[in-house]
Amino acid sequence: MPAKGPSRKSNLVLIGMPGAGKSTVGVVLAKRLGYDFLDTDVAIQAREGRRLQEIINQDGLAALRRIEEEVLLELRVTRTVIATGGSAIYSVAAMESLKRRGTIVFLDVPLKALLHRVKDMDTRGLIMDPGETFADLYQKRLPLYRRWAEVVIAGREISVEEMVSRIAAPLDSA
Ligand SMILES: Nc1ncnc2c1ncn2[C@@H]1O[C@H](COP(=O)(O)OP(=O)(O)OP(=O)(O)O)[C@@H](O)[C@H]1O
Ligand SMILES: O=C(O)C1=C[C@@H](O)[C@@H](O)[C@H](O)C1
Ligand SMILES: [Mg+2]
Repeated sequence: MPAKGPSRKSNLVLIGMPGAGKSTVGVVLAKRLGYDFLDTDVAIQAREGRRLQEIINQDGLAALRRIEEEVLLELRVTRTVIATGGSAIYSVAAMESLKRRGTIVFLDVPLKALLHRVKDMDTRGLIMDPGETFADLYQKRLPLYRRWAEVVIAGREISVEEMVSRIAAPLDSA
């Protein structure tokens, strides 16, 4: 976990499947740590002036992946909790840049819990191939999240507050 005070790795970068809690846990974590908060999905929508699903519907999956990679590569924040999109791990360049600038924290939530949480798959802006199920996405991505994770928070049935505490605890003693 990063040392206290601004440093090249003074950010916390949350990765994980859609529904893992990156946005929800991220904003609470930022407040708990006195950090700024950035949700890259929101940044993409603000930059493009349209929702993620509209980008996919109008320009396709590759367009959203390209835009997401550009947004992630442009980040120059410090002391910020960065909630990435579930598809961030598809860009090696973006993940290498994020890893230079922050500690990568994987919110490892089991598929069953994710399925209970994600009820808007058709409008959430998921980067899924035609015919791909959410379970297929989970199996495909799990090795990628694990590859980039520097910290893994197992999130079976723990609350937002407990996830925040488990991420923040090592920082308190740093
Ligand atoms: N620890 C938790 N326990 C129960 N529900 C949770 C928990 N964390 C998040 N949720 C709920 O799960 C849903 C998805 O959370 P959130 O939007 O933060 O996911 P995400 O990882 O940001 O997804 P995406 O990659 O699609 O942006 C929300 O309804 C949120 O309230
Ligand atoms: O996991 C995904 O493929 C995504 C989930 C969306 O919520 C966004 O985070 C993004 O558009 C892609
Ligand atoms: Mg999110």
